[in-house]
Amino acid sequence: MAPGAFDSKGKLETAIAETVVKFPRPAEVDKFTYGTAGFRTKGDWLDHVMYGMGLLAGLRSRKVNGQTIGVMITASHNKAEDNGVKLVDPMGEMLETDWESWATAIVNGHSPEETVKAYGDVLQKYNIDQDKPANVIYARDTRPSGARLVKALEAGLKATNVTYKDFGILTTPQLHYLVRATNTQDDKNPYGEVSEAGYYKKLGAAFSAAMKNVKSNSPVTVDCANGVGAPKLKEMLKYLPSEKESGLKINIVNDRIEQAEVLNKDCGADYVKTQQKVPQGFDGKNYDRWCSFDGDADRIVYYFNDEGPVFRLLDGDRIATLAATFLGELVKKCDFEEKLELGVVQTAYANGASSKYITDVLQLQSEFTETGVKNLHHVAARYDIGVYFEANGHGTVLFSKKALDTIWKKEPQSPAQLENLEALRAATELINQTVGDAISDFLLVEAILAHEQFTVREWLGMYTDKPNKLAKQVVPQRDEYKTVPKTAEQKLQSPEGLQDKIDTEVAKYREGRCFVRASGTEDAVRIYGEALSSYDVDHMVRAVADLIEIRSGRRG
Ligand SMILES: CC(=O)N[C@H]1[C@@H](OP(=O)(O)O)O[C@H](CO)[C@@H](O)[C@@H]1O
Ligand SMILES: [Mg+2]
Repeated sequence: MAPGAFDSKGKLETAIAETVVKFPRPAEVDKFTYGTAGFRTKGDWLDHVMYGMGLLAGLRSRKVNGQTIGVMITASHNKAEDNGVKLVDPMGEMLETDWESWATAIVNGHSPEETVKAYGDVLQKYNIDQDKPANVIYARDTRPSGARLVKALEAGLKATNVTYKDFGILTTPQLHYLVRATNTQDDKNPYGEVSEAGYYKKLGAAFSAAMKNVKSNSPVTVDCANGVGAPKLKEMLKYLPSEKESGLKINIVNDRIEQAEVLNKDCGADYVKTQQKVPQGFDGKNYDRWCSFDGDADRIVYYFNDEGPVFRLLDGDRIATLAATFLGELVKKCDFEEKLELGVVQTAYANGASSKYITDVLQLQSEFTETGVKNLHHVAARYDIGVYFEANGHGTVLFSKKALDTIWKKEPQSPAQLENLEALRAATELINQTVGDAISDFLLVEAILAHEQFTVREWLGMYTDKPNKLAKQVVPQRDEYKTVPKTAEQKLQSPEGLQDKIDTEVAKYREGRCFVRASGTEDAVRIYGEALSSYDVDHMVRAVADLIEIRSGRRG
């Protein structure tokens, strides 16, 4: 693109070149990469990236005809000193995959000229008219570096004439909600009011409707990971039916957001899931129902102590099967003229017993995708009602337009059918349609448990998990480990010959399943295994880890 050709006034290139220098690249980082979770690293190193994301968010908005794009500043379950950023597309979904490489390009310029060039490349590639309006909204979690990083983001937005609004501190799913609400506010069916309060109102009304004919029978405690989920859940409580009305007592622990260093420390959904342990601050008796959010409140897992005490986790697989059971039953009872197709989407890390339960007991479609919620989201969107969850507790339920039309236009044939229809309608409003949302998922689970009159024991008793193990092995070059497409990452195509060796090993174990893939977020490969007994699983996973180690050793 010729110099001075970015906009009609010819001033844009200078504006970018003059402001980007205020946010220099940190010497510590060779290359930033927009991965599954956007950019994520130490908060101190992110000013330059944040400036670049201001540029890209504006470009993206102009590309989609001025619709509002979201920018979320968070590092989720990671340490307090880390931070990160990701862009949110107009309907509240993750940034389109094709744009991830532009994100990487625009933040990796080594000089102002290179940043200007990257900007120009995007303009040219998508034939974007720089003179058209652009709109961006943003929010951040409770991390101390967030306020400073916002300044860098704003500099990028200002330099390129973007209209923007700061929503302050929010959970990640709240920002996704706001993006969708903003872009649908003039539609026949707006997603919700464009304000934080609008989010609580929508969920509060839906939860009240879902609980209209039922009562919860036991209290629940929520570990908020000392993150943004704590103040936001407290705010949410103000919009929920009283304890007397719903029977539900909600206790909140790990809510110390003013103490930055305790964020996600020995608590939160990621800690509980990966350590298979109760969080710091747990004081539950056996069978008390607890759950944990992660640091930006887009994941949730439940758990309790069984007799022993033995720790029992009710993870994303359990939430997916619970939701699919409940929604499947309601759909059947509502007896719609049009058939609604319900499907459950998981990754290969889902426990095999949950997948078997979905197909054999619930008789629903079960599908597997590659790791990463955006992959699950897209496949779930193909169903009328698509339930998706990663085992780690990130997930939601998507309703297609056909499903919503069918559910809302149905004339109930009996009082009982009306009740079921009301519960289903409430679910469509209660469940965040944009992304996994700990607050929304929490209210959904609580409503379902009340409907089914389930205790944690009964919930756990739906099926028995297969003994399993998730291990991690550091390797010299993880990108050598490539999987065969369309196998949900369960077969390696390289390193050559390794998959055959793994197959030979796994065949020795009864009902063995084991796969190896490169992590997308850590410098390691993951090994996941399941078999009939824990003893077998341990052996099998160790044997497969040995195969990798021998290989790595040879590389030497
Ligand atoms: C086995 C596992 O839990 N993998 C996680 C982890 O991805 P890896 O690519 O496996 O590092 O982080 C992702 C982003 O948070 C999350 O989506 C995914 O579920
Ligand atoms: Mg998160």
